[in-house]
Amino acid sequence: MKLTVGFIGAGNIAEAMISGLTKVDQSIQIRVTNHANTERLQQLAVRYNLLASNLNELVENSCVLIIAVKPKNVKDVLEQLKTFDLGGKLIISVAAGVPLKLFYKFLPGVAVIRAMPNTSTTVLHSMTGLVRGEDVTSEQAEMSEQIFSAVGKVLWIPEEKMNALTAISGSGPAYFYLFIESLIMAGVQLGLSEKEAEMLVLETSIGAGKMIAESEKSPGRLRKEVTSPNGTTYAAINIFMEEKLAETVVKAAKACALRSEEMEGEYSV
Ligand SMILES: NC(=O)C1=CN([C@@H]2O[C@H](COP(=O)(O)OP(=O)(O)OC[C@H]3O[C@@H](n4cnc5c(N)ncnc54)[C@H](OP(=O)(O)O)[C@@H]3O)[C@@H](O)[C@H]2O)C=CC1
Ligand SMILES: O=C(O)[C@@H]1CCC=N1
Repeated sequence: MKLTVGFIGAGNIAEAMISGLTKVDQSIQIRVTNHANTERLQQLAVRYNLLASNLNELVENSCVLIIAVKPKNVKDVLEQLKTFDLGGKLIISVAAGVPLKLFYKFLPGVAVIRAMPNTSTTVLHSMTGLVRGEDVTSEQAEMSEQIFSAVGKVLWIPEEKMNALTAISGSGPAYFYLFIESLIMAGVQLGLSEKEAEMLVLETSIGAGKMIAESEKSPGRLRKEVTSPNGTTYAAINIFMEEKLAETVVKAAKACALRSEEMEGEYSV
């Protein structure tokens, strides 16, 4: 049976998922709708050869509905979905900080999965956390795994771990990008051109990522192999230690998890 997926919301994460999915599985039929920006819908439709839809047409023709709107807009979408017969359909929400209980409140008995992918779905390297709602069948759970494992790796977790997962892998790509931006800035301050600094930093990040992925060694061991005693790397690492980089990273991730928890409070009713 052909997998039919409808994206409600056509922003960053919807496009990241669509661009990944259309790279690997041409057989999935994807529809997309948004709130008001028809130009954006047409752009996506042309770019990925999709069907730009209205909500009615999308719901009727999709077995999986992916809610990809900002958390504050989820209730509006659920209000609208209340008017449809959703029997047999699977809802997947990627909205950060929106708990399953909000879905049950608006759509009692609905099959819903809470997902937290990241934008690396685009390059098929997302790390996606999935929380299975009460009324999800095994077939629907497999279907969601099929969708997200096509664009990266999947980890099933209980809902209590969703805030932690969001703080690590959902928001995580932005932390790495910030580090990369900072290293490019450092290169320029050291006398490299912007273009040179960018090339050096980007290739170094790709290389380090591949080492992490492909070598058997831990990140700590790989770091030690670069760091000669009293050498150049050592001078830099000492500054990171003195400036408490590890503590800063932990503090930032905790702030992210806390915000996700606060949002769960805001969006649970
Ligand atoms: N960006 C990321 O890295 C990640 C985001 N998420 C989650 O994904 C969700 C979307 O984030 P992101 O893609 O960045 O946000 P964007 O602002 O880029 O996109 C939001 C989309 O929602 C649409 N929208 C708003 N209200 C409605 C509505 N009532 N009906 C239909 N569509 C509507 C907007 O349409 P219009 O433009 O017409 O207003 C827009 O297309 C958030 O809940 C976020 O927490 C999860 C993981 C990662
Ligand atoms: O910043 C946010 O709220 C969303 C959720 C995870 C990544 N971006």
